[in-house]
Amino acid sequence: MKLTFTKMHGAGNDFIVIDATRTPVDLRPDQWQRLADRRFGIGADQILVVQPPSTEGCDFRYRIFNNDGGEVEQCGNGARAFVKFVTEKGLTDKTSLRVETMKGIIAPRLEADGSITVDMGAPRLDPAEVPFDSAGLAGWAEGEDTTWPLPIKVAGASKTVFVSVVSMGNPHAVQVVENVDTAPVAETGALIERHVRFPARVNAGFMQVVDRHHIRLRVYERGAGETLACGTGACAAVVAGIRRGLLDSPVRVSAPGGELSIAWDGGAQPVLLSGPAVTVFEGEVEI
Ligand SMILES: N[C@@H](CCC[C@H](N)C(=O)O)C(=O)O
Repeated sequence: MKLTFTKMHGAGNDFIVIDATRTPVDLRPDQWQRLADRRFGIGADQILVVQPPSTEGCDFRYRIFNNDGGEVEQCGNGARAFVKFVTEKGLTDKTSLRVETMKGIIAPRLEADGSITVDMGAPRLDPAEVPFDSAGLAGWAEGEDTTWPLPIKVAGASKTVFVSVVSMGNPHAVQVVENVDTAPVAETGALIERHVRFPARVNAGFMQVVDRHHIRLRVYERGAGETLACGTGACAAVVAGIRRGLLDSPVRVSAPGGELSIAWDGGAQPVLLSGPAVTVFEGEVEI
């Protein structure tokens, strides 16, 4: 079977985008993985599938598959690529959309200057909702910031990292580091991703606070490894930083692949994510 696709990116977080609004596209995990493979396939951090909605009041449904072939709940950079895709392909002429994802509805908006802002919904901070298994650790209370100890073993030596846990629909563990350039992202990211306290695995964020409105961020993504930017990771880092009293909204997030901007007024307010979305090329692949 031949599949038509568009290759896109948002701050270097790269995607294969597939239009399944007319013909359903439902592949096996090993087929998604092969498409996303950088040597045997097209190559991408995530694959985004655009479908008709199944909920009244929504314009589209949006499915997300990681580079390892697993389906996931949310993708912030992908949401902006999604809007650019449906607009460029003439699938809608609306500038404000409601899009169904595996974990709730997001509301992206195409601004007059061509930039895209996505209402990613409110962050969830209850460990059980992330999910994070906090059994045996100090209690959690709404409104209190908690950083959780995670014991890990690096090169035979035990150490403990302290993380804030945040769900943006998908799970994040964010730690503050002095310098993202020297942070052990590859070594400890992989260990945090599969730490026993995260039953659904986790995206591991490493945040350096530059000033109260600016952070530098690297993210070791669940199912994809370190990416050049992670939209939901940026949302989670800013939420964690504001709750820890280190940041004030809005916050500029410098990722290795580009700049994102995050605004959050706290509590049950939605997190707003803006940043670039770029179409790279189109193609056809045999699957
Ligand atoms: N790159 C994404 C996040 C994609 C999903 C993530 N790897 C997960 O498994 O939750 C973003 O921009 O948010």
